[in-house]
Amino acid sequence: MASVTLSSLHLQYPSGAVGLEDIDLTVGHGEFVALVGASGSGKTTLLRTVAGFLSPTSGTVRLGDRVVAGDGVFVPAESRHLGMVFQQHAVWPHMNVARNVEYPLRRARVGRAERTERVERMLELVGLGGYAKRDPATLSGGQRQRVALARALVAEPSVLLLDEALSALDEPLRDRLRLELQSLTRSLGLTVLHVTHDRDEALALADRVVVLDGGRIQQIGTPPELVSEPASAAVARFLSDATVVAGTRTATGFRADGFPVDVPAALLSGAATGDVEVAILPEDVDLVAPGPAADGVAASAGPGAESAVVVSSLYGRSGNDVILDWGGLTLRSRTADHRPVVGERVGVSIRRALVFPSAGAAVPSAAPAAGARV
Ligand SMILES: Nc1ncnc2c1ncn2[C@@H]1O[C@H](COP(=O)(O)OP(=O)(O)OP(=O)(O)O)[C@@H](O)[C@H]1O
Repeated sequence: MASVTLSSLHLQYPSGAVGLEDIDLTVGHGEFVALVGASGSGKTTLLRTVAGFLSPTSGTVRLGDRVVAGDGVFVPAESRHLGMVFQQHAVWPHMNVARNVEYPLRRARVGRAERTERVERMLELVGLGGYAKRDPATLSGGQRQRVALARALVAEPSVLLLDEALSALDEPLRDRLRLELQSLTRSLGLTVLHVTHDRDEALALADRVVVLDGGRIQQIGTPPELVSEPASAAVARFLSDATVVAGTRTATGFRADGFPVDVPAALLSGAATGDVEVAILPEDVDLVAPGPAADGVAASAGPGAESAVVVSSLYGRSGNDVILDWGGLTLRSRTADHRPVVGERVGVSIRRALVFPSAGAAVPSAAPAAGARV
């Protein structure tokens, strides 16, 4: 079984910097898991620990049933039988395409006839049939990444590690390679760990997404779970550009600290009370005609503050991306119907706000109420 299991994994760099803390994660056989998080959150450290380039300070890494790191064991990278693709510099410029792809087979002392046959098959698979003799310098960026992918897969690894493997490519090539990567890894039954800084790519490709912050796992879930039931305000902000605002929740609703923002109780989702923070997803912010708020609609309080000013307004296929100054609070809205212009005054109507204990308090054990799904 080509599963990857990380148990109580810690990694501290010699400088004292914490790379990973208390990581428990199982990537199932044939599962595609994406790792996302802000810069410095530990994505690369986690991938390199699985690869065998870094040794954990404590905890274990298992591939299938085999411990490859921890418990006094350390299996070096070349003996872990993993495929790896990095962002760039992955293809050796002094070797032609076939020599690049066959390199792992040469190392494994596979005979010439079998090497040739497997390299040809692999090049066909990644859409580079007929490119065997080409100099990598004559290939496009996307073709070079396919060579790197073919080389990662030629030795038939059961686990594929991708570190920003598509990030250096331009759209729409990147989009096409995403689709190809998904069908290829599915058809080969590969277990994949994919590090990306691109949230949309992670949500589009992965069976499950892991959100890291400060070396810790903040949340693991399917893409719809993460989008509709973020475990914290920070996850909602990172994945969905939610506006996060701190304040107090009482029986009647939420009142923000320092901003003239009230949200009635009926529109709040989540159990936390007292000092809380709310996350307002852009999809839950509607723009309406400016004026006093209607009943049951959240609005900023105070004279003259019912409306917000449009700070930026960008067209987007799945809705316009509008940033508002709402009584001093920067609020994001995604709205399909009306695209306001910068400087315009608009009314704000919030359909839902997710409530979490304030940052620093314990992470909620339960997801927001079932009715909170977007
Ligand atoms: N070689 C190193 N020596 C000391 N600290 C390191 C080293 N590599 C990474 N770190 C630290 O470990 C933490 C995690 O870094 P890591 O590179 O894993 O993050 P990342 O999520 O991959 O970031 P990015 O998206 O910028 O690549 C950071 O605080 C980083 O500064």
